[in-house]
Amino acid sequence: MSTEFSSELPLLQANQLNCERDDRTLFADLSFELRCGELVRITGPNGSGKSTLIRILVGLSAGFEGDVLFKGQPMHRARAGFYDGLLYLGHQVGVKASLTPQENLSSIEPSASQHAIFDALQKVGLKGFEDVPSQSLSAGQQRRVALARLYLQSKPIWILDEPFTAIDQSGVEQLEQLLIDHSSKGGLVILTTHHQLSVPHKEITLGAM
Ligand SMILES: Nc1ncnc2c1ncn2[C@@H]1O[C@H](COP(=O)(O)OP(=O)(O)OP(=O)(O)O)[C@@H](O)[C@H]1O
Repeated sequence: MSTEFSSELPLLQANQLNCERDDRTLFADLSFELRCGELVRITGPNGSGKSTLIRILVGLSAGFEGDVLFKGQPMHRARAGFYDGLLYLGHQVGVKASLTPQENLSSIEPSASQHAIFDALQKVGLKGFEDVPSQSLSAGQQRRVALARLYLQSKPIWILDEPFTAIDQSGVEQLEQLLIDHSSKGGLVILTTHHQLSVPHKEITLGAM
């Protein structure tokens, strides 16, 4: 893990975020500080704004008031450094149906070796499915293709929107362990999930307003 991310400064800060969609307040005056080594679950009922908050943090949504800071700098000045350290997995699996798992990962992670890709696919339980068109994989297997990226990159900040969707019990346990390992090595993990984590973590709770 990069020593650049080991200071006591918060890695990510949200200051007084206000967000409305369709004249409905999703969250107001929402502030938090997230540091290296934390595992953070954003929780709340359906429609409370979890994915919206994630999209704001990763810079995919501009529809909000307030500030997001990276290492104490306003995001608009720090975005390049933030993206350099970010692995973001969105709500959709982002797997191209016509490509095989191996081809999908090669296109998303062009610097990864074929050996590393096969190794990552094996780790997520897709040994033997490397060359199968992804459209013929199950929903859980497609999610696993996306999750294989966690084994391919050494980015310190993981932001994951519903990573447990369609994953079976053994996959859930493996992913929880991976998240714990990453944060214990100094990484910051932020995720949304309706799954109750069985490992120690911090929570940001959104509610119906
Ligand atoms: N671009 C948009 N335009 C209008 N409304 C939006 C937009 N994006 C989200 N919303 C609304 O904002 C609310 C919050 O959506 P969001 O996807 O953030 O919720 P969530 O907490 O992630 O929900 P879930 O648990 O169901 O995944 C929803 O009512 C949704 O319809």
